Amino acid sequence: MTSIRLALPNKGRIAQPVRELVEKSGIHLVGSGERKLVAKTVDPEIEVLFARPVDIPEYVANGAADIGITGHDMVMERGSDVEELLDLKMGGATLVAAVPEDSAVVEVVDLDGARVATEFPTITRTFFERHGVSVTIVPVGGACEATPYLGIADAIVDLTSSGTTIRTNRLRVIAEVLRSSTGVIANRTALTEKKEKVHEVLLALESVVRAQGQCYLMMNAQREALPAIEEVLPGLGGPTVMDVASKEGLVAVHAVVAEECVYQLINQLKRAGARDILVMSIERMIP
Ligand SMILES: Nc1ncnc2c1ncn2[C@@H]1O[C@H](COP(=O)(O)OP(=O)(O)OP(=O)(O)O)[C@@H](O)[C@H]1O
Ligand SMILES: O=P(O)(O)OC[C@H]1O[C@H](OP(=O)(O)OP(=O)(O)O)[C@H](O)[C@@H]1O
Ligand SMILES: [Mg+2]
Repeated sequence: MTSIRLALPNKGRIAQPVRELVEKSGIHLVGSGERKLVAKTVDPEIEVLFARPVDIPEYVANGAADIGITGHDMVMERGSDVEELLDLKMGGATLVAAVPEDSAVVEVVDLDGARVATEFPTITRTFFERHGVSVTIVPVGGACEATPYLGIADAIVDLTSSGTTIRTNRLRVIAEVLRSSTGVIANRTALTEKKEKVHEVLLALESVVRAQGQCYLMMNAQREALPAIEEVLPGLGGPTVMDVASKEGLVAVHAVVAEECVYQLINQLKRAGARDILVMSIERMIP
């Protein structure tokens, strides 16, 4: 038996979506109470460890966990020696450098000698060093956008996604520092010594990501309508076509399509002769 430990965010904004993704992947948690730090799963070989997103890279690097899910920004900030295996296409945010709207600063070089507040001191230091700009880092644990107003920093380096916080605090972005999203990381030793199990978990998570934005269309049609229907249905090696038992000349057509196209497709399919159309969501896609 190969036991592996999977580290998941215990709080913060990616905790809930990650939890949902793991559940969808079939790795159901069993008996995990709100404040429990370790949980069992339906697979006796997989144990879950709940940790702060910022601590997960280090737990994975030192083997406390074999696999982890956290932000790319967290991995870069900790500088942990882990393998980044899969982008989960969630928790997308950009780390930016910003200054007060009325500041004279236009570009990064203008910040020479400035005080820069951030929750990401390592990434920020590296960024300004790369630009040959000398700054004083003011480390903060949150609410970074308030620091220029408080007079303790001239600029900030912080995450933005919707842009609301930057706008509300009357700040102006002058540079992009790092793009981040949530991903799966693995311990290097586990990748060789527990290779099969790690890949099993990875495949399960990947299957959920692959299914996102896709749905399954089912419909009936007279066989003569098939060419017109096939013309409407895009890609993926064409639709699956089956005879409908006991209904002479009637066929069932199934196809995987992008969710964003469904509205238009249904109208086109109806015009092409399809009826009894069903649209279903896909939980997982395994190649
Ligand atoms: N505005 C955002 N939009 C999308 N993802 C974000 C945003 N802010 C943070 N994240 C991502 O969420 C992950 C965890 O950060 P978050 O700040 O939610 O957790 P935390 O710092 O543990 O929580 P808190 O800030 O409430 O203490 C990071 O990898 C980060 O990139
Ligand atoms: O572009 P927006 O959608 O407005 O998001 C950006 C905000 O989200 C994060 O804050 P978080 O919620 O983690 O609070 P914190 O500042 O206390 O860490 C980040 O630090 C920004 O403050
Ligand atoms: Mg935060």
